[in-house]
Amino acid sequence: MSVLLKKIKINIYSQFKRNLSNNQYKIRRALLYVPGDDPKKINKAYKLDVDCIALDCEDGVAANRKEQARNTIFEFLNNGKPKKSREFDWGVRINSVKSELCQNDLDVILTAQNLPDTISLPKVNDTEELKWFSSQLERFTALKTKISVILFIETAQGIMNLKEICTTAKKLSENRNFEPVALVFGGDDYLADIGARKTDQLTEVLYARQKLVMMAKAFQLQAIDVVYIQYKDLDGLKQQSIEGANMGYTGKQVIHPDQVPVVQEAFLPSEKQIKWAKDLIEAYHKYAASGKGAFNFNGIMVDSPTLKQAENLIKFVEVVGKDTNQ
Ligand SMILES: CC(=O)SCCNC(=O)CCNC(=O)[C@H](O)C(C)(C)COP(=O)(O)OP(=O)(O)OC[C@H]1O[C@@H](n2cnc3c(N)ncnc32)[C@H](O)[C@@H]1OP(=O)(O)O
Ligand SMILES: O=CC(=O)O
Ligand SMILES: [Mg+2]
Repeated sequence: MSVLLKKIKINIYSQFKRNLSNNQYKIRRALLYVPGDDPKKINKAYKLDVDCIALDCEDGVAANRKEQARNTIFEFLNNGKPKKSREFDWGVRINSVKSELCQNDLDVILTAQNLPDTISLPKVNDTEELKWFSSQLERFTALKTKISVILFIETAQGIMNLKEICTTAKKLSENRNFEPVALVFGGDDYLADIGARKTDQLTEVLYARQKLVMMAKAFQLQAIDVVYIQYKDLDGLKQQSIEGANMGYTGKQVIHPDQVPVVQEAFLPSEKQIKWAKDLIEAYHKYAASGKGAFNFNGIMVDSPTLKQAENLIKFVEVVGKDTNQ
């Protein structure tokens, strides 16, 4: 970690802690899918320096291997969360409510000796699905503390009903044993659902991609961006990751180990951006003390919204620094 980054950490740590909604906050820059029926890939994922792993029962697993995936994940859960040099999110992606596989998945996953940190619930269409899912969770007495849930929005219905879904998730979580922590934009399923044709610029999903990030922020949830399936093209991945970060996303779905460092790096602000933010915050407070709300900062007008943008950037650096020792 650079000297500059260390200084920032010390300066803003206490202020930042107060701003966190809870101490369970985890970074999820890269969310790596690992097919649940493939022990070799699971063991490989356990050795990677990755923020977030989703052992997959859903689309990464063939229809005739669902049971195999559940049972393999069950065994890995029973063996306990692997020790890594830093904290990471140990999750499972179950099948959607509509698939009719969801209940079987929960029956196996939530009766393991060790529960995952997070359940990913794909293809959430409406609040009825969420109510059904949360009532299912009530059956598992082993759920003594709230389990984190990542909601996947990847259909036209899901995008249309997004505000109600988030409102209901927050409301249900007041009395039920789960906590919504993030929204994922399932761009590939969404494309298929609306019958769009994929372009490199993703203009065909722009509205949904922006709506999801806006709604996530309105409900204090993390926003996790589309998957980049051309997994051998790391330059394209970097470009799309930076684009997502610029839109306000805090992470991205990944499918291959080579994608992990590229994505995790792309979601970190650069040293230049960190210095800009730090200098701006210092200048803002200096000018504010002398009675100026708006001022010239290296040729641009700065006032309160720019200050908030700089603070956002520093807060993000702080969380990453705390969780990854970077
Ligand atoms: C739209 C969605 O829902 S996306 C989520 C669903 N899809 C998925 O989960 C796909 C996950 N990814 C994969 O299955 C694979 O990466 C594929 C099929 C894309 C490519 O697989 P491979 O041809 O085996 O990749 P490759 O040979 O480059 O793999 C290199 C190494 O990484 C391992 N690996 C590949 N993908 C993963 C992964 N997702 N997690 C952990 N390890 C992996 C391979 O086992 C191999 O290990 P080894 O070197 O010890 O033998
Ligand atoms: O699940 C992810 C997607 O893009 O679909
Ligand atoms: Mg999907």
